[in-house]
Amino acid sequence: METFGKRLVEATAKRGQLCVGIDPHAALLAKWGLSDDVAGLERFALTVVEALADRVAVLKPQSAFFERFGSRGIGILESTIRQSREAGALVLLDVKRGDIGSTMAAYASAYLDPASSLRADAITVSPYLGFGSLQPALDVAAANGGGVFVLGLTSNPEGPSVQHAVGAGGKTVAQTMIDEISQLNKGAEPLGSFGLVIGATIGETGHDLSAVNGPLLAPGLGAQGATPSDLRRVFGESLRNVLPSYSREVLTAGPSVAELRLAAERATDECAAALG
Ligand SMILES: O=c1ccn([C@@H]2O[C@H](COP(=O)(O)O)[C@@H](O)[C@H]2O)c(=O)[nH]1
Repeated sequence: METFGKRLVEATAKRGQLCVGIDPHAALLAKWGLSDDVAGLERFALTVVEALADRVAVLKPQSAFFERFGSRGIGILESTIRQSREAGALVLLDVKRGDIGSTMAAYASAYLDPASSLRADAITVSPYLGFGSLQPALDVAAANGGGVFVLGLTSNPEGPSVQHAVGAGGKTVAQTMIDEISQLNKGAEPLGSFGLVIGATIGETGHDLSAVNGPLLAPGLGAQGATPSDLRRVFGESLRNVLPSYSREVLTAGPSVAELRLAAERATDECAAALG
């Protein structure tokens, strides 16, 4: 079985280093001329899949916007994941789960077990209950060629109040997460399967990403104000492992499939130039 890290390297080599988020905001549904209901959600999500799943390396459905519509929204999330994967995109489900280990095991079954209808290639998780509480997700991912992205330095302005806090060992909370992930990915080739979320908005924080050897998801581009030229400042020598992520900036181009494709191409090209 191929690891997630290897599949990601292959996908980005073929399709370019880009992740597009599927975030069906109420405002975007309105802009696309869709109703703010399950039918609108379905049309929105499946249009993005039709436009991008056969050409973008990673699609990142934001679970919250599907959960908003209850069980029928979850049903559409299932079809979005399935159809994206069938068209060749890797699916990173942005679900930011985190709980005590025994509950984390249930989240891991829901999102990373091949038997689940919500199975994605990778998920985002929150390490706020301690890095060790994430172990069940790391185990299920490793056993099934999946990936896990741990929140490290998030793109929102509130993040530093927790993530820059210094723990007993003199390291920031974020650096502790970075070091844990580095340890897990040690020696993995061509790339480890465990990643970090590091916002493109954060500027120079002095955190050391050099040993991560795993994917660095960079949200915050476009709507949150970061631009591809910020990537070098934030990621320095680790640029090659960065997966730039856009949601609203690309999605605003819809509902035209052709315009969505153009927006994603533009984003891929601009990021490629910045990533060197
Ligand atoms: O630090 C983080 C972690 C996750 N996100 C998510 O990414 C998208 C960003 O959407 P944009 O429209 O490109 O701003 C969204 O789903 C967030 O929940 C993040 O922004 N920052």
